[in-house]
Amino acid sequence: MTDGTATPGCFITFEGGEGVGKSTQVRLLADWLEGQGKDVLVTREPGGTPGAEAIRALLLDPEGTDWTLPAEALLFAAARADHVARVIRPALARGAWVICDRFIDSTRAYQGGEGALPDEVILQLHGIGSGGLLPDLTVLLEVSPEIATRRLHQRDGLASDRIGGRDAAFHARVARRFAEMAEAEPRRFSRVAGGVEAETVHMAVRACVTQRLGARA
Ligand SMILES: Nc1ncnc2c1ncn2[C@@H]1O[C@H](COP(=O)(O)OP(=O)(O)O)[C@@H](O)[C@H]1O
Ligand SMILES: Cc1cn([C@H]2C[C@H](O)[C@@H](COP(=O)(O)OP(=O)(O)O)O2)c(=O)[nH]c1=O
Repeated sequence: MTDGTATPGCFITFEGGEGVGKSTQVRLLADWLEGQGKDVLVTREPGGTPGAEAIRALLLDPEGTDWTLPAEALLFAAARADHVARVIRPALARGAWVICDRFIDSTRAYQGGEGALPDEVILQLHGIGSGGLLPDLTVLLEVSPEIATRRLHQRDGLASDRIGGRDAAFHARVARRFAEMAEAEPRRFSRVAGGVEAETVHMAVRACVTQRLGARA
């Protein structure tokens, strides 16, 4: 991890819009690493602790409160602070491979960017809440909006959560924001095309892990 605190573990996050295949690839990568005898912890955001799961319900319930943007960003940061302190840091300290489905870059993409909160503000909140913890590797999965919509339809029917249900322009802006972040931080991000068969995507993810975290993988 990269917040100045060296630990023996490895921290990998998966990012991207809804339906790009993050949860599927998290599972495939965890299975592969566990097959090599590694201590692997799989987790997700918002969530990962009872407190953070309670905040997840507050944020995503389609019938829930329509939070203001700063309130929404603070709630994501609060959930993350609990998750980092109680689950992620202890696992990294014992030398585990932590694989997290969404992390700080989701806040930067969904609550930040043009017309939303400045990136510096979101990173400041992350500094206060989670000591600025950043992953060793962030895999950004990218698919066309058409493929993502088709997959979400197959997975969820017509249901969507309070943020997933926002309009196509919002999701296009989120995808652009992820791409910009990956371009700005090429040492941490790997962009992987997710529009092909899951096993083919997995082989590309494995190649990133081996290339980036080589000695440890
Ligand atoms: N590469 C793929 N090709 C076809 N379908 C996929 C692929 N990856 C995931 N899916 C399916 O698409 C849906 C969304 O995938 P999921 O992993 O839940 O995405 P995310 O976590 O990014 O929302 C699921 O029903 C999943 O089984
Ligand atoms: C972690 C995080 C998620 N989100 C949003 C993205 C998703 O719409 C929702 C999480 O839902 P989730 O079910 O995890 O996403 P997916 O459909 O990709 O599997 O919360 C933010 O807006 N900011 C954040 O910091």
